[in-house]
Amino acid sequence: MRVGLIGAGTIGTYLLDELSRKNDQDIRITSVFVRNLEKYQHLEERYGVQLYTSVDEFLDSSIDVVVEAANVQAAREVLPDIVSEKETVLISIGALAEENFFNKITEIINEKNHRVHLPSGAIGGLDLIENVTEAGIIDTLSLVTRKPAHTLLSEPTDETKTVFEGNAAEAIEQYPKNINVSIALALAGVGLQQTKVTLLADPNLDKNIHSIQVSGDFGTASFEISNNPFPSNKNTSYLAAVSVLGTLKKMTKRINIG
Ligand SMILES: NC(=O)C1=CN([C@@H]2O[C@H](COP(=O)(O)OP(=O)(O)OC[C@H]3O[C@@H](n4cnc5c(N)ncnc54)[C@H](OP(=O)(O)O)[C@@H]3O)[C@@H](O)[C@H]2O)C=CC1
Ligand SMILES: O=C([O-])CC(=O)C(=O)O
Repeated sequence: MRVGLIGAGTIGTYLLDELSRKNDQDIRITSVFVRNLEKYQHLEERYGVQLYTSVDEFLDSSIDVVVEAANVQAAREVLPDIVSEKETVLISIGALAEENFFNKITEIINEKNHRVHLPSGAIGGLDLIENVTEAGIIDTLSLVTRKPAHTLLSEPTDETKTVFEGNAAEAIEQYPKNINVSIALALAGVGLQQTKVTLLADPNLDKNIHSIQVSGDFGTASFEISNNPFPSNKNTSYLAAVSVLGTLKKMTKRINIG
């Protein structure tokens, strides 16, 4: 499987490192779309990839799958063109928060018979949530996310502050870099308006902790994922990058779990 990567930051570099280190014959990153050629020139030699600044040329570069690892805004800009040509893995899931945009993407992939894969990102348990939603037996779904205060606040604080309380649609609008997980949850579950989100800035924390509560006729479930952030980017959990690799691996397997 030949992969085209959009964005070569924390997650993108993890994928480049992992896939080249393991010399994975099933999955190879061959093309990288960037907005600044000079900044990323070194990737060509280090990983044997070709860089592109034109979306059309990137899509023409004999890749099978595109992995988006840039940000919500970039994803909103390029996604219609990408999904109309390729199978796509999207980690900036917040790009799908806006209903009209979601419908537009759905229309394109239905027409083209393409798929969009949303990795579980910095959380887990989405299989359970999707199953009980499909079965019509989910009642409530909520997420409480705690992050190190300095990743959310510009001023230092001595005490934990609630920086956001509301639904998933409002959360991603206000914190597009921090709460993509809420949109993954909402899309798997009761939708963006009904998914309750609380975001806490904790000065004594060095992890990104996501606590999920779900209830319905099946019973209740709680998940707490205590994530180590990347040393180079405290906003992003290590697990988020691992989940993109996991999604790519699943695409090459014939036995799928969950
Ligand atoms: N679902 C989840 O659980 C999670 C989702 N995420 C999502 O993943 C994204 C990537 O995370 P991470 O790797 O840590 O972020 P980084 O900030 O480390 O890297 C982002 C990369 O995207 C590039 N980029 C930004 N805009 C564009 C553009 N318009 N065109 C091409 N490249 C662009 C940046 O390039 P440049 O150097 O030019 O700025 C940079 O290389 C996050 O922004 C977030 O949306 C992150 C964590 C968890
Ligand atoms: O990495 C994390 O813990 C979550 C995150 O940033 C996001 O959901 O956007």
